[in-house]
Amino acid sequence: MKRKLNQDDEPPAAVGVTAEPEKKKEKKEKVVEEEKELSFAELGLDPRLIQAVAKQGFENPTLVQRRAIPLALKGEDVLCKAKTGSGKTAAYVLPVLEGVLGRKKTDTTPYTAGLILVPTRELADQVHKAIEEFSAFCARDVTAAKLTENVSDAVQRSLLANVPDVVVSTPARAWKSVESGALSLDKLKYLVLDEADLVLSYGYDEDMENLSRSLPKGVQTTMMSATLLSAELDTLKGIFCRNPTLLDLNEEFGAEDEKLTQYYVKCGEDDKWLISYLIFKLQLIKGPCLIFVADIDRSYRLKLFFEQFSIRSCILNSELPVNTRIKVIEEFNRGIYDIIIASDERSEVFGDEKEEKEGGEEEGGGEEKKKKNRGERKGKRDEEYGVSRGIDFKNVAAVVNFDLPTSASSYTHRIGRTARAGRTGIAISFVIPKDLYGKHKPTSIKSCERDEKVLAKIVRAQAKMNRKLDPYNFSKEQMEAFRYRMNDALRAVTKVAIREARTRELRQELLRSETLKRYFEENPAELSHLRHDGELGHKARQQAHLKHVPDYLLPKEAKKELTKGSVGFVPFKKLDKDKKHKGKFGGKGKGRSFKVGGGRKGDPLKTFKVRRKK
Ligand SMILES: Nc1ncnc2c1ncn2[C@@H]1O[C@H](COP(=O)(O)OP(=O)(O)OP(=O)(O)O)[C@@H](O)[C@H]1O
Repeated sequence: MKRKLNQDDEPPAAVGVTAEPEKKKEKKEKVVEEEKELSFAELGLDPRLIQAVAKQGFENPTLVQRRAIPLALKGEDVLCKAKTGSGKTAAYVLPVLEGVLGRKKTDTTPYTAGLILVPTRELADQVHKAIEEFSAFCARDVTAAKLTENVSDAVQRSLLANVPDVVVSTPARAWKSVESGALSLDKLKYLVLDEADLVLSYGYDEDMENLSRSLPKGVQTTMMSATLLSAELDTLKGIFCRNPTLLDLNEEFGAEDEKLTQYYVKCGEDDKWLISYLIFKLQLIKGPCLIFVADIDRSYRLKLFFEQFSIRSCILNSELPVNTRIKVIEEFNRGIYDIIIASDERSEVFGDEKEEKEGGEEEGGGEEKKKKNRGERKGKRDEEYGVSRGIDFKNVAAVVNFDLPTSASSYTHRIGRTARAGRTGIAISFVIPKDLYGKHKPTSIKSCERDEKVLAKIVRAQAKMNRKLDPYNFSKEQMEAFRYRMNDALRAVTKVAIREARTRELRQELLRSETLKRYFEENPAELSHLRHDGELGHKARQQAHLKHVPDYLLPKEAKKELTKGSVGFVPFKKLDKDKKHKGKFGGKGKGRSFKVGGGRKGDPLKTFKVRRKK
């Protein structure tokens, strides 16, 4: 039986308190079932918004939408923790649009009623697009602007001179516009903080304080994130909310709802290069993949390393101009690239201080680390870059943590780029055991020194969300046959080659830059110098023999399958719990065994029933 939620109803979570646990459980399950049937229309939204939602193919609201939208429509402040990819954007955008539309029925004076703050420029772009989509059938009544483009102050001013109903921005840019008088928050009604924990972290605190002082009284505040620590919740409550309703939905996702399979691979520093080469060259994972590395140099290094084997990938990092970054994301979502190598610098900058405090295990030096990090953030890099938070990468088959992040919350956000909106996905993370750290200098990286400790935190944090990580072991024996190829490739990717690749990429961006187009028209000699430099640049030595995997390296059964041409994807798939195998890799692996490719036993690298990339 369906029931329309009306404005005075308690949200369904509060229903179902009885004396007997069994009855309580039954009733709760019934309510949950009823709730799942709720439609967007029953949430009490404007028909034009419902039309837009239908156009996007949303049949029913997700859990977070069912819970948060009625509260927001009642005018309550909401502090919401819900897992990645669960539909939080619509949960906060729709009530803001509903508010604007409702007001416009009686009052048409132009003013900015909604401010949505996000931590990165990529996310601002995405949220702005979502607003455009949700207001497709009321575009005359709702206008929105984003303040994160690389445009001059004059252009930004003229954008704001039209008094958009909703503004999407990072805190820094919003404050800059308020300070310059271009943006007025005098009549603001709705404030949203997406990725609230990050928006309020120390990189943005000054801007947030300034903004909070510019807000009129009675602004309704919504804050969302997949990760909010209790200390952060207190800060959030204190700064912006009057008396917020806390929705902690992470625990409501049952293990049976889980569509994400998580593995970790404990291995040596050079082995992760070898395993990654095998995973991508032998297509052990099929479909779009996102690989996270710790820093910019590493992203180029891995890209050049893959190029040695003809594995194509593209790069995302904070040095690239925002327009390029957005284009890369769009093209990936359109299926043009299969692999993105993203450097998650923010994760390394913010580290795990807060989590350490939360767990009472801070190792000291926090302030110093902060200062150092702040210093590091200066320079050419865009501090408002980030792809692990909030970006709705479409259909990502797997997230690979080539370098483990330094905090459990970074991990949650990174792996949240796959298994979104009810889809399935895999996360694979490389973990360097303490005794193997620093043993292979050329591939060693500082951020991995504490991998095992971080893994323990990750396991605890995931358990709180009814999720688990399983160990995964690769066959050492079969990997060894490929090691010399890996070493050849690593040797070719020299520091000079990495530096050149980095400058070449920036040079390309300059050549493509719309802003510099005019300058180049007036100075053609400069343009030809830039092009010439690009051609002369030192490239990583190309080694033809690495491009293909020779048959003799593959076990017999793999050759048979390859010639049949019928085998493609070798999925990572768990076997029954009782069929454990002794992991060969590292000598003492206790990983599970895996059913591979339609019932074959053993892990993918053991069976090798795979198709080579042409
Ligand atoms: N009701 C719905 N039905 C079907 N798909 C939906 C629904 N709501 C949202 N989606 C889709 O789910 C995907 C994830 O949504 P969204 O980006 O809002 O997640 P999120 O919770 O904000 O994730 P993150 O924590 O990573 O920011 C999007 O592709 C969106 O279009």
